[in-house]
Amino acid sequence: MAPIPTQPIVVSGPSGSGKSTLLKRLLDKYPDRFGFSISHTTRAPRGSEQNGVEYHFVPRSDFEAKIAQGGFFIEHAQFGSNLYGTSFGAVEDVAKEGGKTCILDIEMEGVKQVKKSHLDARFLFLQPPSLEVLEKRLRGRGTDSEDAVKQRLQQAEKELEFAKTGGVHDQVIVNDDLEKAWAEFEKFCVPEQK
Ligand SMILES: Nc1ncnc2c1ncn2[C@@H]1O[C@H](COP(=O)(O)OP(=O)(O)OP(=O)(O)O)[C@@H](O)[C@H]1O
Repeated sequence: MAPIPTQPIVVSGPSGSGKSTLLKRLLDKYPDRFGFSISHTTRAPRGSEQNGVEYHFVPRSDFEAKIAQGGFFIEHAQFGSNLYGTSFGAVEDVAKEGGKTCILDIEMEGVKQVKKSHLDARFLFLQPPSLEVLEKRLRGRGTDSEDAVKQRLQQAEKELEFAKTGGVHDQVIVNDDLEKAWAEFEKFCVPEQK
């Protein structure tokens, strides 16, 4: 049997486009084949979180030194008052230790940074059928405040515009009918799947 390709897969798309829904299905069906990298963060561990399990917890000075050094992070961003980043090493660990394909579930700015890096990844964009449908789904999910929904919709417009740039994504999947989107998603992630 041919070896499983372990080229990382970058999944992006506006909030509410269905990334979590499809990724959960993928991980449930192929638990030994895909994995997520462990990110670095400057935020403090919560509850039972352990260093090297949920995150690599590092002091801000270390994080900033790694950015300055260059070649350590594939992408990094600030959320609230904390820094978060994906390192090359963390992605390699998924392939090395688990023999798995690493999935990066990241937002637009992260995608731009990965594109500039030397990571040889495949890029998949999940697109909602329309902004109106996206709004309904975000409200239907019931996890976001009115302000958060508005912010997400504004950000979605930017993401959709960026996704139109030629050559950014290897595939764009419109998540209209979930079963149809899943079939396309599975085919992209598991190319030998008939
Ligand atoms: N094809 C679909 N048809 C109808 N509803 C859908 C479809 N795909 C996803 N949904 C629903 O839309 C909502 C948003 O999906 P989901 O939470 O997976 O988005 P997301 O891209 O992971 O968002 P975030 O980036 O905020 O985590 C969920 O309530 C989900 O059940």
